[in-house]
Amino acid sequence: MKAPIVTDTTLRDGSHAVSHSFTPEYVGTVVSRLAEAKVPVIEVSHGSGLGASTIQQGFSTHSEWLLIEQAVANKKDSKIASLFVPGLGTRPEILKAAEYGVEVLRIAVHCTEADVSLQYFEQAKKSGLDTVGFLMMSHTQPAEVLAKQAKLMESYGADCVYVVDSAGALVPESVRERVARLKDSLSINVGFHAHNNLGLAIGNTVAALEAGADQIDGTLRGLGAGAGNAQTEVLVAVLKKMKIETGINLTVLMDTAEEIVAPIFKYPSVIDRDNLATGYAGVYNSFLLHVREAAEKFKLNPVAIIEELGRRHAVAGQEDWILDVALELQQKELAQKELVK
Ligand SMILES: CC[C@H](O)CC(=O)C(=O)O
Ligand SMILES: [Mn+2]
Repeated sequence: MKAPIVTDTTLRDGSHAVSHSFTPEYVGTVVSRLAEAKVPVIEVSHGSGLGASTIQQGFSTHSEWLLIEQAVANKKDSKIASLFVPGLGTRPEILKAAEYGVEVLRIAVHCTEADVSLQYFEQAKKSGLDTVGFLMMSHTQPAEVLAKQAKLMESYGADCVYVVDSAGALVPESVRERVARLKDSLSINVGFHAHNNLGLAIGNTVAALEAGADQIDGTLRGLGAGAGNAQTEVLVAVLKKMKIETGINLTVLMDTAEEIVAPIFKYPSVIDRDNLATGYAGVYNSFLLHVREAAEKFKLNPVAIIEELGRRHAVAGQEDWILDVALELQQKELAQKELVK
């Protein structure tokens, strides 16, 4: 098996877990350690991508341009990537990212909406960026649908398309099937991005590699939305055990995860009830903090909100549904109490 290209997304997916509060100084430190470890690609931006610091997605405490500036200043031989969600980000952000020294743009859409990404792939290519298509919530569609969507992205200029397990809802067999189908259909790289709701982030990433994935994602200590991601340091250790040499320094990663990333966790890094419910119901991981806030406000069990969002097939960008669902559930509960009286 050949060595995959590893992208560390602690400073992007991890941004969800710290409510988008990374400081420029923190980004500089983490990037310099990841670069010292020779991680090839390091992703930095608001958790929901460039330009996503908004009331709906959560405001960043620091401008992402200051974060990117620090990342680029400390990147050594690594490439800096940023995520971009069409609609949250716009073309000017792509131009600005290229000016600031971002080299890889990862364009994320719901996995049936590749067509909305065309103009952004075109702009990214014009700006000289490497491009990645990110098919979010890939558990919701069968392999053949994903392959068609990926093919569209390839035709728009993607250099790689990822199967993204946004809800941590896939199991190894379903990962293998999806990645293998993309590999058969495309002549560009195929990637896999895991979340750990079912305790399978590492196992699923190994399954993706067995199916031919060329690129994989991780975060230090698993810091990421909801149940978090595949831990970059664990992935590198597992790859070494599998005799796949990535050239990444495991010791530097382990120390950085322990000394610099572990202390900033806001809640314990375990698969708790709400994370498991999210994966089991197939709900987008970055909804979780908003769900918990709504549950507290409306005095509800977060699992009830998560299950209802799952029934309604909510997708990324529909964060405003969380409050609607919470309000409806509260009204139902109150109505039932009235009946019992
Ligand atoms: C739109 C941002 C989102 O967090 C992308 C991602 O990492 C995922 O869907 O898992
Ligand atoms: Mn993610």
